[in-house]
Amino acid sequence: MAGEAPELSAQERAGRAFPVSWDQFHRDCRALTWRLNEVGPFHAVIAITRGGLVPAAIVARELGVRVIDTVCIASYDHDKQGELQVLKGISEQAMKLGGGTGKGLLIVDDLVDTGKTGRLVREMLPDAHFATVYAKPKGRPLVDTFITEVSQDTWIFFPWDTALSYHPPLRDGAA
Ligand SMILES: O=P(O)(O)OC[C@H]1O[C@H](OP(=O)(O)OP(=O)(O)O)[C@H](O)[C@@H]1O
Ligand SMILES: O=c1[nH]c(=O)c2nc[nH]c2[nH]1
Ligand SMILES: [Mg+2]
Repeated sequence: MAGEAPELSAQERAGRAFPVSWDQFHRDCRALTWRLNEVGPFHAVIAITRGGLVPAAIVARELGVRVIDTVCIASYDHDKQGELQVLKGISEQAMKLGGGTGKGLLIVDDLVDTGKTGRLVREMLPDAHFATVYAKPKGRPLVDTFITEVSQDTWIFFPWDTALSYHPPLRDGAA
């Protein structure tokens, strides 16, 4: 309707930007693995797709875990969160490895923000260990192990979602 302010996306509401390079992400995943190594061993890694796939690959490689499963959840359409949809659940085989409750399983995601995604997966695997690379305050209580906390009003830009581009000089009004 005319005159109505357009709804702001989560990214626009965030205000602050936290861009992460591939190098930085790899280092942060390795740091996460150092911590997880003290908690394991784990029978399998469960990646929350799609964002959890990259950290899950790095963490599984470092921990020597070769059984990797996915739980496929869609919520953000680019940067607006809608209803959570489970597109694919955890496999029967992985469920069995976790004794039905997730014991000895490691859930990996790139971040927790509101915590909605993490909460849903925790309900599926209440005894699993939940690790993310980054955490915002609202989602933080859900995570067992993470590396870096950023403020709730920060939007994290991951390397697989971004590309190098020209940035105008500060004197020309660049932020
Ligand atoms: O704590 P929450 O507020 O639930 O947000 C965190 C989730 O949001 C992002 O996934 P997204 O739904 O954007 O899908 P993607 O992993 O396929 O990019 C991110 O990878 C987490 O899974
Ligand atoms: O790329 C992303 N950055 C974020 O900060 C975020 N929060 C939820 N979903 C997100 N995706
Ligand atoms: Mg995700």
